Amino acid sequence: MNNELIKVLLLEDNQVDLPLVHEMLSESRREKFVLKYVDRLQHALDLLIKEQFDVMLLDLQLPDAYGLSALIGVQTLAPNLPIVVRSEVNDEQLAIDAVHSGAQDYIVRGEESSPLLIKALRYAIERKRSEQSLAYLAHYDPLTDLPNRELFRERLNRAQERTKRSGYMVALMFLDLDHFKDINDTLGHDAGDQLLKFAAQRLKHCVRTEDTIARLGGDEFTIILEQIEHKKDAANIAQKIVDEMSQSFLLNDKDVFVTMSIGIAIYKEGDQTSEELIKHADMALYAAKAKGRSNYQFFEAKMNTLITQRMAMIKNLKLALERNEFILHYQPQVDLSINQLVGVEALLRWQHPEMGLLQPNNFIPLLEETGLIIPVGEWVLHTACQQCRLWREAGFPRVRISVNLSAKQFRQLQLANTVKKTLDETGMDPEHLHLEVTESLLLSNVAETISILNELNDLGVHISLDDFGTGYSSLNYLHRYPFASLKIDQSFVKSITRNSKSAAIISAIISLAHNLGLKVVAEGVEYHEQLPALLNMKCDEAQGYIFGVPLSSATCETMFKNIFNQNSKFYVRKP
Ligand SMILES: Nc1nc2c(ncn2[C@@H]2O[C@@H]3COP(=O)(O)O[C@H]4[C@@H](O)[C@H](n5cnc6c(=O)[nH]c(N)nc65)O[C@@H]4COP(=O)(O)O[C@H]3[C@H]2O)c(=O)[nH]1
Repeated sequence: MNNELIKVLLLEDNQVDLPLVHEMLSESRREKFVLKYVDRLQHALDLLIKEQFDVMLLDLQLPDAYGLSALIGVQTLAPNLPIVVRSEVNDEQLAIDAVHSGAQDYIVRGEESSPLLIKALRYAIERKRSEQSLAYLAHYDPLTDLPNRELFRERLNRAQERTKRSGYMVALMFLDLDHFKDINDTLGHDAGDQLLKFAAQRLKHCVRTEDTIARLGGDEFTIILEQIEHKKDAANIAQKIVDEMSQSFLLNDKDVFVTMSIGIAIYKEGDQTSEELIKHADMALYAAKAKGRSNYQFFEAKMNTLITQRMAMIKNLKLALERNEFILHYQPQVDLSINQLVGVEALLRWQHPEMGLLQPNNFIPLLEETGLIIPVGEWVLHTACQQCRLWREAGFPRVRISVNLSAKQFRQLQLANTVKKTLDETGMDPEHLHLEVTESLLLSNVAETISILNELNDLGVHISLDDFGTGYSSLNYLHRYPFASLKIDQSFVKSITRNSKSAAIISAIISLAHNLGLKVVAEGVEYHEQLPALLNMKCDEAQGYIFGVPLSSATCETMFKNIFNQNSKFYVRKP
């Protein structure tokens, strides 16, 4: 602040200019008003309302009632304005009054204090600003400038109070960006922050200025809608938000699509405490997520059961590893040119004690959320490697194994060490291990990603880019990463015979990948007609129900025996 111009409102009780004070303030923009004349004081106060001053200097030659009435006037109109009082006389009472009235500093003798006065002015401003920023931080979220949890709670209590007088209802919304974590993981935290700011702006466009939008942390927002007459009013606003959020956001020069889920709880005078209201809105949000996201749900009493089930699911997941409830299924992968089995992909299943065999989409998101994906992922890697080695030892020479690594697993500390340790412990040849990573990894921390991939590559394992086509990456950058193959996502493969555009895209991906020295695997091949098209395009390998669904290790072994013992080619179901 040293060289910054400060705008001082100078109020004096003397018509004679004090050269000292003016000299001191010559660097500053200032307004001067002589306090002796009441109409001028009024003018000064009017100006205070219109203009923003940094500080007021009350320069009193003789402290008297005028001085104090000026102080009180200024305090009333601009309670946040720092005030410095300077007087020619050493008047204890004035000092006390001034301090009680909120003046920040009191300079007793003007003549002695040119630098001191400037210092006092600056100090007063500094102190006020830091007080204000502390007050700001206590109540606002600095990233989005929205009220924080503290202020949200205050406003919610006040809104509930007001319903007593108004008879209206309050709608409390809990909002959360769907898959926000993925944006952070893939585009980086700066893009994540940017997204939160954009989202806050969009929310502001959807509600009235008197409604409160708050950010509780992460991607959790709340909205307090007051003066709600019908539930429908809240529903309309929620729909507007869902629509508004589903428009693309420009992040890192890319159009990124995110959606928002909303839970709503309605408060009618005295029917719930604020804790209950918050809990209900949160449960409704959970229900909206469970309904497939990008929608809103009102709280209903039965939601309690849903939440309880989720908690139970997490509790059970935590125990599942030690209870040996996870199992791997294996899906064949086939070399298309020779129509022979070349490997299997290990796919995780959970044998739930009550719910039976669960597919990964039912529990992998929970594993990710709770961080359990790290130990479970290690178990998958260990089990898959051990199984592959056993199969090879049993005389099934063409078996290699693919294992999925999620973004969280990929970024865990010492991933390469963990893989190395597993290879050593299981006696698995790294050549026979394929690690599948998704292309979303390529969007953030490029240097770190390349370094982790290189460490894995140096171990001798084969790295495959999974679900290609669903993310945002471009083939142009693939040469920077040590991939050995890429898997074209099943959504493209599905429409290969029905949609000429998909066929053209797949064909282009295959030839570009070949130019980069990468093998291509087509995922989700279900129909006979897809095979000639893929062969024509020189796709190297394929995986899908046409060759076999994921099978238990025992069934897989029977299949291997049939194929390898008869030295037959891989069996493809006839149409
Ligand atoms: N409609 C159709 N689907 C087919 C066909 N062929 C294979 N699929 C399914 O497609 C998924 C392929 O695995 P993914 O893309 O790696 O997608 C996997 C993978 O992202 C994740 N996942 C599975 N196991 C693991 C694991 O051990 N670790 C991690 N991190 N993720 C896993 O869960 C996803 C889903 O796994 P699954 O439910 O087993 O679903 C498997 C498989 O059953 C087909 O012809 N048609």
